[in-house]
Amino acid sequence: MGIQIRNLCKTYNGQKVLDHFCAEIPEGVTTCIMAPSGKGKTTLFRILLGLEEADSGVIKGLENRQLRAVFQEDRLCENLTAEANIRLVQKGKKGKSQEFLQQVEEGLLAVGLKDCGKRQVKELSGGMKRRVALLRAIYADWDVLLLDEPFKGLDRETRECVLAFVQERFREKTVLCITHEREEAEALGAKIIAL
Ligand SMILES: Nc1ncnc2c1ncn2[C@@H]1O[C@H](COP(=O)(O)OP(=O)(O)OP(=O)(O)O)[C@@H](O)[C@H]1O
Repeated sequence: MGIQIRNLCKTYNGQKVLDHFCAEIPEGVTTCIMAPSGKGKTTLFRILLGLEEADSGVIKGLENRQLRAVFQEDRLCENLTAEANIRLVQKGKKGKSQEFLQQVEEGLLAVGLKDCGKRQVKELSGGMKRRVALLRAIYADWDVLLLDEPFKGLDRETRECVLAFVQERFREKTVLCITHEREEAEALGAKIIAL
């Protein structure tokens, strides 16, 4: 069924940020939204998450769906370890299970964060935090994953590792990713929507 966005409008202080924006986000596919800076990508993202209200327009297909998001700012708990941040979003006992911890360790290794699981987030670099935020979202339960520039601040080699890792996890899932880089969209095999 996917997500249908129809005639979305948003104006800030007389500035039209979204002007009758329409899009189809297919189910089970990665879609990348691309546009230059300041064109309203984050505004759209916030509206989809229900954090901002559109002036008009309709969004269908998000009713009763579990959404997860990675924001431009990482929103991690700085005093907790990377591993604890990732476990935090798990309900019940799952986060403490040996199987889950093993998965997290494998994920950290795959994105170039070997031996970082036990380090406090405040000790990590911006690019390292980005990857922890991404892993936290990926390992949570979700129907739709929204990512706002998830690969920002990563060098080419690291970005390639992360892209390869997430591509596996995004297979047949509904992911909406905001990016400036066509290369990233192509690496994800994504449908591209220009804003
Ligand atoms: N809460 C707000 N109040 C007033 N103006 C806002 C607000 N949020 C966003 N804007 C304006 O809306 C426009 C679009 O901002 P938005 O952050 O959605 O762009 P973006 O495409 O995500 O940019 P970037 O790629 O740089 O992150 C900008 O001109 C911004 O100043």
